[in-house]
Amino acid sequence: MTKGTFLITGASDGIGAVYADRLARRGHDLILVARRADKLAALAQKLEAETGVTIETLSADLSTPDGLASVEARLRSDAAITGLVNNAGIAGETSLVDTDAAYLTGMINLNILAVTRLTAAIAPRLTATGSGTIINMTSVTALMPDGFTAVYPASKAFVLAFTEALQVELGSKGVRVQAVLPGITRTAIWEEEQLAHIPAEMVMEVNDMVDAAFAGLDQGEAITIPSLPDIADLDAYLAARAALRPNLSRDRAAARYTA
Ligand SMILES: NC(=O)C1=CN([C@@H]2O[C@H](COP(=O)(O)OP(=O)(O)OC[C@H]3O[C@@H](n4cnc5c(N)ncnc54)[C@H](OP(=O)(O)O)[C@@H]3O)[C@@H](O)[C@H]2O)C=CC1
Ligand SMILES: CC(=O)[C@H](N)C(=O)O
Repeated sequence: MTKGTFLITGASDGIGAVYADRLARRGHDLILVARRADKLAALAQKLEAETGVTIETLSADLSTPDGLASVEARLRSDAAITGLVNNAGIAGETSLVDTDAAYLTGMINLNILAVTRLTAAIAPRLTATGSGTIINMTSVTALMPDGFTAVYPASKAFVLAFTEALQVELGSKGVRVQAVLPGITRTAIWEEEQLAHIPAEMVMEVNDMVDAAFAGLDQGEAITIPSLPDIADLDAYLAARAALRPNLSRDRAAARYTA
């Protein structure tokens, strides 16, 4: 019996390529999406030979309307696709005042719009069958928006909030949605020179990161932070946030604003 097909965005390199490897070894057929057709084809050929699964490649620039529409159409119509890894993303902005507006637009299109629209494209089919898996690649910067640049962490905070909301909406209909929050991971998103200036104990190897994310998925986690030693720390953070909830919407302003 088929294990279902996963579509992976950003599969030509880095984290997405390792997802392709691990999902193929788990017996899933794959559709690999990225811009560089040659890299996708080489990976597909290698993994097909090593694992025997069927792998298709789709070259698309997900930051453009046409590229996004082509992948959306496939997700809507192909009943064999039961899993989506929303992994493609870019970083690399400088300070807001120095970054080109077109670069920021491209980042928002890829990191936010594509994740939203691809998820919206597959969700109706998955909820109709009451099954399926969506894995959204966010980042630890979603939890520390003051620790990096302005737009990239905000884009990843969007993906985290989006995922948590979907866990309620789609989870109740039988669809798994996992948020993965990597810390600094050795991939081409970083210049070698940048990584050389970061303490080695802060940089995870990409295979280790993805294997931990799969362990989190297998353990049923909704939010996986591969480097976090004690899950109680995440639970405490989520509990502190939940404790605000009863007072976040009331019929009167707080006393400190009405003196
Ligand atoms: N590495 C890290 O430290 C961390 C990474 N992340 C996140 O992990 C995800 C993967 O990053 P990582 O593997 O490190 O980065 P890489 O740069 O190694 O890989 C990025 C992938 O996205 C694809 N991609 C980039 N732009 C587009 C586009 N416009 N359309 C389609 N595909 C595109 C690239 O392929 P191609 O160029 O062929 O299009 C490539 O396959 C990102 O969302 C990133 O934000 C999160 C936290 C930490
Ligand atoms: C990939 C990045 O640039 C970022 N530091 C992150 O950890 O997400």
